[in-house]
Amino acid sequence: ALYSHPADVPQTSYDFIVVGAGVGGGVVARRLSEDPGTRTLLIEAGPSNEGILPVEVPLLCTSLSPDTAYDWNYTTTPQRGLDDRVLGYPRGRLLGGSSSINYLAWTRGSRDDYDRLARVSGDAGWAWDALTPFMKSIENFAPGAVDGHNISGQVDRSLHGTSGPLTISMPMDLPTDRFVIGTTQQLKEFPFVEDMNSGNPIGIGYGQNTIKNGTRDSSATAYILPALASNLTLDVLVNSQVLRVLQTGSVDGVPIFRGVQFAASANGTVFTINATREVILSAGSVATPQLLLLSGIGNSTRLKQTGIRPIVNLPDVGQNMQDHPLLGNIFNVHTSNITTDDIRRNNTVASEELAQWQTSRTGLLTLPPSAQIGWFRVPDKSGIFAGGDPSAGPTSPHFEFIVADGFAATQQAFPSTGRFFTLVTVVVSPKSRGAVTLASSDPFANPVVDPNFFSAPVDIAIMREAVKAARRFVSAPVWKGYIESEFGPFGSAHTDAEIEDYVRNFTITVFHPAGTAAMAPFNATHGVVNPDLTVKGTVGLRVVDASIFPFIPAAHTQAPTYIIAERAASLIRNSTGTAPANANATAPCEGNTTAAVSGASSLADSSV
Ligand SMILES: Cc1cc2nc3c(=O)[nH]c(=O)nc-3n(C[C@H](O)[C@H](O)[C@H](O)COP(=O)(O)OP(=O)(O)OC[C@H]3O[C@@H](n4cnc5c(N)ncnc54)[C@H](O)[C@@H]3O)c2cc1C
Repeated sequence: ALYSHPADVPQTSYDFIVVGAGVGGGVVARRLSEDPGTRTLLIEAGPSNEGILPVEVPLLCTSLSPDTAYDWNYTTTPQRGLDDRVLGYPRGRLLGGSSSINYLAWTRGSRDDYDRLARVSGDAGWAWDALTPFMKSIENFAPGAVDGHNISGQVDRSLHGTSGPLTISMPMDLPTDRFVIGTTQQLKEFPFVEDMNSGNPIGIGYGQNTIKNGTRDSSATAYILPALASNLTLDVLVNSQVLRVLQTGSVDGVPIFRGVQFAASANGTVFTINATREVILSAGSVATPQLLLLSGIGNSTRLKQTGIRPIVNLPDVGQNMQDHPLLGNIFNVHTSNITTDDIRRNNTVASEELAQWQTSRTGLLTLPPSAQIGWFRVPDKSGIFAGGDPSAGPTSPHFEFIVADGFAATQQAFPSTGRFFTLVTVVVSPKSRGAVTLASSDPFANPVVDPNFFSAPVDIAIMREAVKAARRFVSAPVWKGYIESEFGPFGSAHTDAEIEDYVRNFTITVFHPAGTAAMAPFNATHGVVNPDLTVKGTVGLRVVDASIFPFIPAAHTQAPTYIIAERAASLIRNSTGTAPANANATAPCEGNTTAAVSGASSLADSSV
């Protein structure tokens, strides 16, 4: 059942306690609950996702953060690489986690991203081919687009699953589609990619999105709520923040962490509950390292300085933070078509669109923020990779284009007149590394979040090349008569120095923190989790969320997190003997030993 106060939880212990009902936690809790006889408790700090209109309406996603009731409302430290600006740093705080507030793009990443994960972790089970069954087990690929247009040639449906919990669909046609696709026919530099989820995303093509019948699909709507409706082994507790995990004993001197402390608020009663098998941390890339540190797992010296008794010395907890920097390059356009600008500006248009969405789940509000996405590499001959190429390999892009039919830049005021087109550029294989650290031992105090954008010079060089590529993209003849001019500061940035200045002044985050509890081989002294996602130096504790990636995938991070979570669930079910012989299980399972891969290397030497 779904409970909304800690005192209502009906049992004093569960087999599994999962902390955080986002992507990682939603998937794992659902899959574990498919085993009859296994009791799982999923604890979420935020409220239920149900009945919140902007959570349901795809295009309203941009109103869900920053600074709302469904956001943790973190901010970053002043970012030196961004001229000391402080950024809002949204993370979902409700059932479904960030998948309930995100921008819905479904991108798996490249073959090389996963093959590198297998290489650096020493576990061949993380390679692209080995993960393909898990990728498909997630997806219920919709047979048609939201507006019913013919999607043949826009996606390769044979690459996708059609009976998983999460619906993936193609968006409605837009007038700008013909310019984007026309460019791929006119400029060789920007090839068309039929399906960016094939393992080789290089090129530009139609976006795929977590939208079901014109409505957001998330780990809450696809995994958690259906599990609650259909089986008796899952309990979900919302409005309850986990404060720390607790040591409950030790085996051969190794501490066991099977206790969980939680409360409804900073002044509320503190409750404790134990797992008989495992505690699984899925609080996301900011809160998971925060919880590990609060629990005495981290850099012992720094923990003592913060007033926390160290239990496991794991210096990499919270380190190795990676994110994708994003920049909205805006163009003034000449069009009589309604764009998303009209919905933002004109209440009549907005009301009409909302009425259409409410009656038929159609219209512009079914759109994700982006219709097409492009993934590109900076040529080797550019000379920017003298210090090493940070990408995972030739199928991994260095930068991304996000095509937005309207004004898509939060760092500039939205003009009261005019229509716009935005070609967002994103560095997707960054070399910069930041950190999440504790500000205090108070679990209700936000941690210190420092993505450290552009601390590696190659990242700003990639963004500079991406901005130049954006200009070349709209120079294709097909755009003539549509693009009128470059808008605002973008239009004045021409020399390399001017572009760099513009980049530092206007770049923000694309909301993809990863890597703060990074996976490393079983015998490695670096890293935070083992290849089976157990926390090093502990018993009974795992991490399943975006923090486990040693390298951020060159992709929007929800699909990669769903993918690792599906395999994690399989590893957990096997390691505890609860799977796989039951009729309810719809996910693939594998043996309980992780497969070794030769030549496993450290984080430092595996980037090239
Ligand atoms: C605004 C925004 C837009 C995005 N757009 C996209 C996109 O278009 N496509 C894409 O692929 N990705 C996108 N992402 C990223 C994607 O949503 C995340 O990568 C993904 O959700 C990560 O999953 P996770 O399990 O690591 O964490 P989350 O999904 O963030 O889940 C963590 C959960 O843990 C809960 N929690 C945290 N601390 C505690 C605690 N102490 N006690 C109890 N519960 C706790 C949180 O409330 C949350 O529910 C976006 C993210 C944001 C914020």
